[in-house]
Amino acid sequence: MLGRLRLDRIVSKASTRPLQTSLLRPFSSSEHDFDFDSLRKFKAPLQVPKRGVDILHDPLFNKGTAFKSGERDRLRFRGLLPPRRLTMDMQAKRMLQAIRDNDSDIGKNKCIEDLHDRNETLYHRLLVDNIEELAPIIYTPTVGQACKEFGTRFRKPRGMYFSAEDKTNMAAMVYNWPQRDVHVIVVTDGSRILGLGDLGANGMGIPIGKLSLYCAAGGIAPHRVLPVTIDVGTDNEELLEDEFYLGLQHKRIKGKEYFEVVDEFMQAVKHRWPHALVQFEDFRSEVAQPLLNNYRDTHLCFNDDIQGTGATTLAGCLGSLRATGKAVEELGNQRILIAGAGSAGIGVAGVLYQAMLEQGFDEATAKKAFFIADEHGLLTKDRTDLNTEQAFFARDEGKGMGLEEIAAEYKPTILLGLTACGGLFKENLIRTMSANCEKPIIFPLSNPTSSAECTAEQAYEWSNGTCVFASGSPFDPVERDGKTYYPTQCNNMFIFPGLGLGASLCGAKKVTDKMLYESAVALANFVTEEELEQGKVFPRVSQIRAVSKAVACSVIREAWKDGITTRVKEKEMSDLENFVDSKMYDPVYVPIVEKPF
Ligand SMILES: NC(=O)C1=CN([C@@H]2O[C@H](COP(=O)(O)OP(=O)(O)OC[C@H]3O[C@@H](n4cnc5c(N)ncnc54)[C@H](O)[C@@H]3O)[C@@H](O)[C@H]2O)C=CC1
Ligand SMILES: CC(=O)C(=O)O
Ligand SMILES: [Mg+2]
Repeated sequence: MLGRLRLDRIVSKASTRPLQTSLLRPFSSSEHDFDFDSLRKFKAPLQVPKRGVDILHDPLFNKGTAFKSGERDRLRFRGLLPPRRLTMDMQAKRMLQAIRDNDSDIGKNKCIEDLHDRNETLYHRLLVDNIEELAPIIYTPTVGQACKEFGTRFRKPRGMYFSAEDKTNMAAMVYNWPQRDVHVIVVTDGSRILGLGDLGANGMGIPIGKLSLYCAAGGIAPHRVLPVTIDVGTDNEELLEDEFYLGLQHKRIKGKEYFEVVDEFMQAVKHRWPHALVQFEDFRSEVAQPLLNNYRDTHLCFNDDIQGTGATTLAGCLGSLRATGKAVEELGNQRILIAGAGSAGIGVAGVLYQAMLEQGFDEATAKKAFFIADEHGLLTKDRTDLNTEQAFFARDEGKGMGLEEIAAEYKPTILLGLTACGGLFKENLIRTMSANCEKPIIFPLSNPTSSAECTAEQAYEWSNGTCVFASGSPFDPVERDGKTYYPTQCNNMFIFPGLGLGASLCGAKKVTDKMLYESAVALANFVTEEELEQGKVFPRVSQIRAVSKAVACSVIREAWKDGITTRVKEKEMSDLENFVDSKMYDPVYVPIVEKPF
């Protein structure tokens, strides 16, 4: 307590005049894990256990040409940078120009990810200030191509790899990660990367991209995130034959042995970082649900494709009901055709179903709203190839019916695509939907763009401009008969950064279904009447930081109500918006001093 009082007093003096290191008792990176929140609050310098050129080569501390003259002396690298000092604004302007100068999106991705490896503060500043332009570059759709090229592009490691060959070593390996204060881990086994299938160890681009959004949109500081790939081999023959492939060069291990590898990882992580949130990402459906079932009550974790996508799509459906002049409580009266019965399709069905119960529909009515089909047709009770979650939604009749037959027979009002099957929604399907429904809701949600079930233009054209449209990857506005249509993006990026921020800030013991439901409601409430009138059922991506904050507050309130928080007190709860705001990472340069060796 005494130490804190003294520090406040000294620092408040220091903030009014130039930095004098002799007067300051700086925060130490080893004591505080460079707690940027406190640094910002107290305007204290950051003490780093490095000197000279090593600081320039550490992306967490490097400011490049923005280092001030005194700092260059103090940190012993005067002469190692060109003499001119640029402000952060000038650096950002220059980098944005360099990114835009690339002809292709993948070129832009390389340019900005190079910056990620040089200067994380500037990278995240650029993302925060230009998220609408840059999200498609660091995330879907471009991240799909970046993953495909991951092996050939590899220069510098980011994140951790746990392979089947690391068995029995993982509890020790986690200590190789240099940061003590990890809050969020995104882990994949690379087995179903977007709609691109098994990309093995090359799938690492996805945890990296998702965590960039955690920092820029969710306000988690970059030293607190950890991208992970669990490499158990790949069944992708092309990769197995690729001489430069960087993952294990054998087929995937499966069954008991696979689950043992993941379990060792989960226990190791929990041992070193007991409060870290683990986000399962892009695991193939055969293992995604079983893994979630294994850990959802014992670890702070969730599956983004099942639960994050479910909450996002629920928000989109509620927004669409409002956009079509219906009450949100009408959800259970809809007829919902879901193409795709994998983790995303069934995950979405599960969250929508829970929402219907929440709204007061009984189980039988809620279940009847769903028509789920895979490439073998409608899920029906007489099928013997369904898992427990699929069987739950199986219908009594309609065996073998395809999408168009289902549309003609049952007249769905909502069509969701989660198949990874590009172009699956044909003209006839969408025309049938529109013939039977005044304003059909059409969401081709598969990523990247090449996997989308239809384009925005097709959906508006084939529905004669009547549909409410949202897609997993972004589409440009569409001009048709003198009218402009504005497609919005139904992507789990509107949920996971806020969910992670909220869960980690309040120290939630687990992620509950109700937390997801409340996240969806917070997202849905973000869309204004004006936007709905224009057919926009999701907020603009430029608002994602504000959305994430609202989602985080809802998550914390729900966890508090449920009695599963470990880190927040009455005081923080009474002024929650400000508390969350004060904890969100804002990428600005802070003064740096060298920690004495
Ligand atoms: N917009 C978003 O936020 C999200 C989108 N997704 C996308 O959803 C897609 C699916 O993901 P998962 O469910 O994990 O994959 P998955 O491979 O487990 O599931 C795909 C499902 O589609 C079915 N399918 C394949 N061809 C079909 C056809 N011709 N007709 C009907 N069904 C067919 C398969 O049988 C399977 O049930 C991916 O492209 C992914 O990018 C996933 C999560 C979030
Ligand atoms: C967005 C996402 O999580 C996916 O396409 O898998
Ligand atoms: Mg995913």
